[in-house]
Amino acid sequence: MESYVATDNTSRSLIQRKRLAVFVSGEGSNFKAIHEAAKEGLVHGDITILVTDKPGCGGAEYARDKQIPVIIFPRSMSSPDAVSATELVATLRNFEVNFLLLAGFLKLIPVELVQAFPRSILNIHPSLLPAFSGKGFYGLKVHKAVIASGARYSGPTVHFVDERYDTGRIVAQRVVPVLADDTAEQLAARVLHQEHQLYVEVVSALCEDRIVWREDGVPLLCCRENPNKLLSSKNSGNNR
Ligand SMILES: Nc1nc2c(c(=O)[nH]1)N[C@@H](CN(C=O)c1ccc(C(=O)N[C@@H](CCC(=O)O)C(=O)O)cc1)CN2
Ligand SMILES: NCC(=O)N[C@@H]1O[C@H](COP(=O)([O-])[O-])[C@@H](O)[C@H]1O
Repeated sequence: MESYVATDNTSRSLIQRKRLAVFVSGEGSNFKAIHEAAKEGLVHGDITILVTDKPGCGGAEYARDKQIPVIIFPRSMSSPDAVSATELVATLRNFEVNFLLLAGFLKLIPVELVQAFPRSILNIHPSLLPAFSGKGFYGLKVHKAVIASGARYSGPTVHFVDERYDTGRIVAQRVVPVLADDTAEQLAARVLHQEHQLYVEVVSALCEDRIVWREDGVPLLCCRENPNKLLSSKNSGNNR
C-alpha cells in the first residue's frame, strides 16, 4: 500500500470531518442507520442534507424530525417545484457536501451530478452485483428475481455510482443464504439487516479516507484498527 492511513481517535481528529448528502425514495432505514452511526461516533461525518423525489416518504419525515434540510429532486410533472440537476449541484456545493450516499433512491443520477462528484457517490443495492441489476431491479423486484433464479446466496453490494444503474466500481459485499421456502419479504429483511451494517462500515471508511484505489481501478477498504491491512486481503482477519 502506498500510504499509511492512521485512524485512532487522535489521528481521526486530524482528518477533516466529512459532510454527507443522503438520497432516499422510501422508508430510509439505511439513512437512519447512517445517521445514528454518525451520532454514535462510528461515522466521522454529518448528514447535512437529505435529497428525495418523494417528499412524503419515511426518510423525508425522519429528516424533518431531525432538522435536516430536505431538497426535492428531480424536477418532474408531478414535482414542478423540485430542483434541476444544475440547481442541485449548486446547492450541494453551497452546503460544502463531500459525499453523496444513495440509500433506496429510485431515480437515475444524471451524468452532470456524477461528473461533479467523481469517486464521491455511493449506492447500496440489495443483490450481489453484477447479478440482478439495472433498470427495473429495485426493492422487492430484486428479491423476487433472486428467488425465481434458484440462487442459493444473495446479499447487499455497496458500489460507487457512474452514469448507468448499478455498473459502478464495487466497494464491498456481504453474503446471506437464500432459503428454499423464502418469500421475497423474508429475503429482503435478511439482506436489509446486512445492508445497515455494510453501509455504515463503508461510509465509516469513506469518511476516514480509508478507501484506496488499486492500480486497476478497484476500490479497497483499509482496516480501521490497522490501516495498513486491506479488509479483503489474505492477511486480513476477516478472511481466515
Ligand atoms: N447514475 C446512477 N443512478 C442511480 C444508481 C446508479 O448506480 N447510477 N443506482 C440507483 C439505485 N438502484 C439500484 O441500486 C436503482 C434504482 C431504481 C431503478 C429503476 O429501475 N428505477 C425506475 C423508476 C422507479 C420509480 O420511479 O419508482 C426506472 O428508472 O424506470 C434501478 C436501479 C439510484 N440511481
Ligand atoms: N436498486 C435500488 C434498491 O433496490 N435499493 C434498496 O431499496 C431499499 C431501501 O430501503 P430503505 O429506504 O429502508 O433504506 C434497500 O433494500 C436498498 O438496497
